[in-house]
Amino acid sequence: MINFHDLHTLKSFQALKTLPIPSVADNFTAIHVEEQNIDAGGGLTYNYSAKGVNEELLEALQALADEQQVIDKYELLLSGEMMNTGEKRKVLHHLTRAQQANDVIHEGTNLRQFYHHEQKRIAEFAQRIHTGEITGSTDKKITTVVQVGIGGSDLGPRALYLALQNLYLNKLEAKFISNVDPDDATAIIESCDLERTLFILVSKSGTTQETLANQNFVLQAAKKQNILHYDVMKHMVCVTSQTSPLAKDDRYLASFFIDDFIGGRYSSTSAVGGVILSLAFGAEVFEELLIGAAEADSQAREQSITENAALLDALLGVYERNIKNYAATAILPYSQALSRFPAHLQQLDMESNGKSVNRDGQAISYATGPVLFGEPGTNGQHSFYQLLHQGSDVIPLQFIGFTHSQCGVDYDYEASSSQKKLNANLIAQIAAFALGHTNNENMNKNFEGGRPASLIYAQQLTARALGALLAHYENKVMFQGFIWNLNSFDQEGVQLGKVLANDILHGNASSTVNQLFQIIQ
Ligand SMILES: O=P(O)(O)OC[C@H]1O[C@H](O)[C@H](O)[C@@H](O)[C@@H]1O
Repeated sequence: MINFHDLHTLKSFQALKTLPIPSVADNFTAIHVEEQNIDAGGGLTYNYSAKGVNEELLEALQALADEQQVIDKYELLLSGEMMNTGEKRKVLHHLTRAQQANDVIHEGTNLRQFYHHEQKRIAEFAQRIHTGEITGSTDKKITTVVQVGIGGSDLGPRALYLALQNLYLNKLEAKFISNVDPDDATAIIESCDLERTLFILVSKSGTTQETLANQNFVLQAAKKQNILHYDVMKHMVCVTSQTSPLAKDDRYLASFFIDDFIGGRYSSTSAVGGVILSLAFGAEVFEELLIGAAEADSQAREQSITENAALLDALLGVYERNIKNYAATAILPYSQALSRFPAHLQQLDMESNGKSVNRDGQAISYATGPVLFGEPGTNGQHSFYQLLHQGSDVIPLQFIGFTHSQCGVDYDYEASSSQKKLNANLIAQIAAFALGHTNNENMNKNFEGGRPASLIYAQQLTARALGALLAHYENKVMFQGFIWNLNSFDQEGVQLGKVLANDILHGNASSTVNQLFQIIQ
């Protein structure tokens, strides 16, 4: 029997509130750092030595995970139970990367096989583009691919492409159009040789205004170029759900499908990320990413919180949010390749857990998802770290780092290489945040310390490690949703603005709203 309870009703949560709060500096100085390592799958390790924890707290967090039946809920989700209560849907993104998992049958269709089948079709299609069997409409080989989509149909795939483009041979260069700002589409289209470009129109719903406007933008801009024998629809493939209006459009060169059980922000391992990544790097690189994600998913099934990185990360996040009242958290990858990863996690986390009602739609009285932001190190250090070190709010920090760079090119300067400097900075920051530095004479130079940080690290940012990193965060967000008793899989909060924008465009807005619109006309 699985129960769904609001956080404040749990005995284990009440017990957690009465515990003395352990010091970050005490944990950091008392332990052997490696004792607080957890295997996170895909060659990743999660280290929590710069978090304020002790044995007593870990026991209390374990009790919370057990009482809230977090792992049982994950198993329920994997089995195909309807966990998206708002939209009455299953939640099946794990199935896109778990070919050994149980079958989930929906209305006679084996969905595991369906996702696998689409993946195979994508691999075949990518191969035919790479070999030149499929060319553009003027018989030229395709060299560039442009994804047109927004939100989950852009952020994850874009972050993953940027993360891997240094390491793997780019079979095709990839670009992205997302914003409805005409300057976005114009700049990308003008940078492409249209005869050698393939567009991927990605919209799960097939109804997103920005994406349909951008598709039209591409069609119009291509027409304007007046290229002899050029047919833009022979340069366009579609990724959508089978029930969307786009699914019925047979003008596309090819169509690949997902379904309503894959949420946009969880869709990077489905056809939404699969088409562009397989075209850019080859299907085998995308497969490596899926393997890494599947490894992290299976680590996340461990009941013990000291063997389950995503679960401990989630619990520490809840502790920092609900007991220590920290309202934000920063994602700090010490890897330029992860430059757009914080932007992807912003959608993943804030769209999933930015909620004020529980999974049954009843108001809740406790804090939920934090504000997320981040930039790659060391750029962030020369920007917003001042506030992180000495600001009036404590912001828990999530560091990500790698032993080796991706390109392998490096030079010594003042007796150390750039990679070594990068990682020395990473570790220096963790220590500075944890330990602080006392200066009683000049209080502007005083660092209080006690600012908690975690570190996820691996040898190198490979496709496998990246897949595990992606899945780690997906699972962390899912676990936090379970602990807060939220539905982390719908996003009604984005609807109101869409409706109002349509009202404005159709002249149906109120007088004040219209006056405001006129200011910018
Ligand atoms: O893929 P689409 O259906 O076009 O949706 C694109 C995006 O738009 C919506 O407004 C949601 O906020 C996102 O969760 C979604 O990823």
